[in-house]
Order: sequence, then structure tokens, then C-alpha cells
Amino acid sequence: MQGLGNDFVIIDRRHERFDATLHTMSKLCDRRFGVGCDQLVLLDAPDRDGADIRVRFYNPDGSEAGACGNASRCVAALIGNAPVLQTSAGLLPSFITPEGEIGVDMGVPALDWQRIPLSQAMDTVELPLPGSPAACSMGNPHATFFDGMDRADREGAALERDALFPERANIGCAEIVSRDFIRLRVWERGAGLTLACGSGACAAVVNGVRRGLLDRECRVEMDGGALRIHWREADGHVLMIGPATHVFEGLYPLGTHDG
Ligand SMILES: N[C@H](CCC[C@H](N)C(=O)O)C(=O)O
Repeated sequence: MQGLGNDFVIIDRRHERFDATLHTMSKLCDRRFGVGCDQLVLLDAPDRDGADIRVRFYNPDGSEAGACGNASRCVAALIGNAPVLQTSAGLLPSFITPEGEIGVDMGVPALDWQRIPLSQAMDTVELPLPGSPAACSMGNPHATFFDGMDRADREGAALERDALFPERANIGCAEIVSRDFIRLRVWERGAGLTLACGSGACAAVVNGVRRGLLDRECRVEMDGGALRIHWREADGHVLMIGPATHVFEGLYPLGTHDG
């Protein structure tokens, strides 16, 4: 499936065994020697009350991510009937808009340096990096710059691994068109530049509001398309609305060798 060109291999292992070795997962993500995707998503039966499906997200480098907004919309569309997703970031309710778009409540962002996490105590609204980005977590760490998109291409790889981010970070680079419309490019942790990043769009709006640059309801346009983001004042939850597209379905040849 794909959400704004951010694409996923989603393996439902509720009824079939699938041993997710690092080698198998990275090969599945490989666009030449495997199927090809930005992230691999594993579905299991939930083990928390109120959840309909357990969802785990893995980058092509094998690292697990606590959140993946575009994949969350895809899983919600795949399961149908607006499921509640159980992720390591918590229970994420989904919904369908009257226009048929998929919405996911991405929960409350973590704003304190320990939970993002950062390597030292500091105010997360302006990090001591060129361009003074702001940082938050949507269940995965994000630093957002607001001085144009091209830094993502030029500096994303180095910034992802800056010593400030003990678990690395997704690097969002935004161009502010107006207080309710930004263009965003994200260098994703463990994946590199992608056409869209759902949690990155959420983080960019949260970070922009905290910097006094954006309104709480904002359109975020990325290379693959646009999301609507609303950081709801009443309860602090971040709602993300956008498309989710089924590309093809197949059977993973169980029992094949990893070679
Ligand atoms: N690379 C991210 C996970 C995927 C996020 C992105 N694809 C999204 O839609 O949120 C991380 O390691 O935190």
C-alpha cells in the first residue's frame, strides 16, 4: 500500500507464521532484490483492550519505529470499519471522513527532551543547531526546520545522526507558505528522503505552532501530496487526514530460504 507515495509492504501474520528476521525484512524492503518499500509493517492480533489490530513499523535498515502516520492510514483502510490501531505509541483510533479520506488520531505529542529523546536537558522549541529547529515526538523523534525544504537533501543524513538525538531523528524541512499551509520535505530516520511522512507532517505542525509560526489546523504539502493536520487544542491530540491506496496483494512464499 502507499500513502502519498510513502510505500509499505504490509504483512498480516494473524493467521500465518512469518518470522521477521532482520535479513528477511531488509530484503523485502529492497527495491531491487525484494519487493521494495519505505517501511515494512507487521500486523498481529491485539493484546490490549479496545484495540482491533497490533501494528509494528520497521525501516529498511531494520530499526523499529514507534509511529508511521502514512502506514497507519493504510492499515486503517486495509482493515476497514475505522479500526483502533495498537502501536508502541499507544492506541490510535481511526476514522473515515464524509469525503472518504482516512483519518488517524495520532495521539498527544511528547514535547519534553527526555521523551523525544534528546541527549541533554534543553528547551525543545529551539535546538542548538543551525536553523534552530524545534523537536517533538509523535511516538518517533522529529526535528523540524522552518527555513526551506532543501536542507533535507543537503544535510538530512548528517542531522539524522547528530549527537543531539540518541535514537537518531526524522528531519523535517518546511517552507511556510502561510500560517495554515506549509510545504515539507522529510529525511526519514532509517529510510532517507521519502515522498511523504505522516508523523513528520504532524510533528511539523506541532513544532510550528509552538514556535508561533503556524495555526493548529494546517495543510501540509509534500512531494507525494498533501495531508490535513489538526493539533486539537481541547485535548492536545493530533489528527491526520489523507489518502491511503491499495497497490497489490500477494502471498509471501513461506518457508523460502533467506538467501
Ligand atoms: N522513519 C520513521 C518511521 C516512518 C515514518 C513515516 N513513514 C510516516 O509516515 O510517519 C522513523 O524511524 O521514525
